[in-house]
Amino acid sequence: MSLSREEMFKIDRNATEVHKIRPIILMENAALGIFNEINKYDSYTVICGEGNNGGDGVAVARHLLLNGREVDTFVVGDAKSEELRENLEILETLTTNIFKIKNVEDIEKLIDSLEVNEVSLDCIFGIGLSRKVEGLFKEVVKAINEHSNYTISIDIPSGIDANTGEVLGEAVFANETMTIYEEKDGMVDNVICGKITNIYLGAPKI
Ligand SMILES: NC(=O)C1=CN([C@@H]2O[C@H](COP(=O)(O)OP(=O)(O)OC[C@H]3O[C@@H](n4cnc5c(N)ncnc54)[C@H](O)[C@@H]3O)[C@@H](O)[C@H]2O)[C@@H](O)CC1
Ligand SMILES: [K+]
Repeated sequence: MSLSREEMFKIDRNATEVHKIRPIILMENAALGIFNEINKYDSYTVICGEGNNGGDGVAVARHLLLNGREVDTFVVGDAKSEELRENLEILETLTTNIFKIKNVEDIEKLIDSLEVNEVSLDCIFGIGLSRKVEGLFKEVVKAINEHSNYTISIDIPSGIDANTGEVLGEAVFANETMTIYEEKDGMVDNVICGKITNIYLGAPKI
């Protein structure tokens, strides 16, 4: 059983509009589900994009920090999602280890973190990916592939089309993928996802 991008967006909309479950609650459910699956390590590099996939990552970073883990959080681009901004505001009260990647020079710091930490969480793009990965995002994806010790993608490896599994320019090669609610169509038999685990979202089935 797998879902298309459109079916997943429908499930999110049904949960938020029909059942009045606010997106931040769905994000927190996902984050806790992911935390419970991946908390067996000591040090993490969390790489976040501009949308709700990034929001998931920042919320997971909070739970890891509150449970005594070493966490470096990187944010690429500018936070567009309300839920990402809210989670960043909270995380900023807990740590100064939050770094913005605004240009290629900032990637040096990311590489140092990737090399020294046990695990990298890829939270750059989820099912919101809508075009080819280029520019700074492409450089960040390449840095993860070249320097990460062990890569866990959140929802879907960044750079993969959720419906077709096609690599849009550049994509993260994941050791594992923590997919939210249900595996997406483009992930079925797609070796780039590594081992797939379904994460509870707390959204009613439709
Ligand atoms: N309530 C919800 O909607 C929930 C969403 N969830 C997470 O939210 C993700 C979807 O979030 P979003 O729709 O915000 O988008 P994403 O976080 O997947 O993508 C981030 C942003 O990147 C931009 N983008 C797309 N392709 C790009 C490219 N090639 N280069 C540069 N920027 C690009 C898009 O405008 C998007 O806003 C899911 O994959 C999942 O991880 C989960 O938190 C569960 C709840
Ligand atoms: K991702």
